[in-house]
Amino acid sequence: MTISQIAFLKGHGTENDFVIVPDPDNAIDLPASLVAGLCDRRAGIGADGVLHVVRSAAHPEARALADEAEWFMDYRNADGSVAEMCGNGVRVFARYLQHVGAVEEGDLAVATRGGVKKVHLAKNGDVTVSMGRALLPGDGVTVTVGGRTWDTRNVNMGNPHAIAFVDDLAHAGDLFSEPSFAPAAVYPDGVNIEFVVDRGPRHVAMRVHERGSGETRSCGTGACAVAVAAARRDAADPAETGVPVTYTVDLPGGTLVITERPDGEIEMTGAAVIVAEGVIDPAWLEALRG
Ligand SMILES: N[C@@H](CCC[C@H](N)C(=O)O)C(=O)O
Repeated sequence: MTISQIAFLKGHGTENDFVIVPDPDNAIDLPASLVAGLCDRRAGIGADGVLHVVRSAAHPEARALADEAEWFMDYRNADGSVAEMCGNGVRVFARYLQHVGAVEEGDLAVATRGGVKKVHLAKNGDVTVSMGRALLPGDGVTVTVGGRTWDTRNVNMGNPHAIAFVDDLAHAGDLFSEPSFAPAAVYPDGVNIEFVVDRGPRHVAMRVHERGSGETRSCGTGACAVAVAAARRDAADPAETGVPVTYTVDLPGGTLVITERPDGEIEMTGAAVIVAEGVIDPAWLEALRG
């Protein structure tokens, strides 16, 4: 494909925003430098990440899933790094497929590096994704910001999260840079760090510093990890009681509702919006490719 043909869309899920690059045949080379250029908020289009939309059958990482899910979400962080999963991304990905008429309201499956995710596009505009189970792989790290240090809970939603329950979200500071954590060896590939306060019964608020993207206004996998961490802290485990547990999670960019079912499946619901579409200027793209 010639570079002059590269189209994009812009979308967000609770203000976790993405440049969407439709590429059904996996014909576009997307090196990290190009992803970072697209996500640059001053010199590029600006986003927390890129959703590269590829047919599963056309992508080496998803070919084996092609019978289960026609489309593969090749997700990249704003710095160009590859991540296993993006919860808001998969909801926006589904909204994009609906926007272009590839799917209709109702249920669909999307292949991701974290496996096939079932998504439901509701009539009211909400998008629900079944995120799979959370893993709680042992002790977390300590996280330090501005002279305060917290123990964290380690929750894996396909990607890693370190969750600190704090007294005040302002204690997370400006989050311009990654909070320090120790021991670093717990997360050799980096970690997403969430700061959480209580808002009421089964209702929390959070801020997040995302691996590869910095502070974002929402993180879907982060909200799921936080809901599970809060439930265990609150001695609520649906596997033991047989009763689903739902947490409302407020983020700077909106609210996500997270339900953990007795079989461990976690469902996340929230808005997902397409806001613009266009064509990337070929000269700018060529300069970026070097
Ligand atoms: N914003 C995403 C998470 C994106 C991946 C993350 N930064 C990582 O590197 O693990 C979400 O909504 O889940």
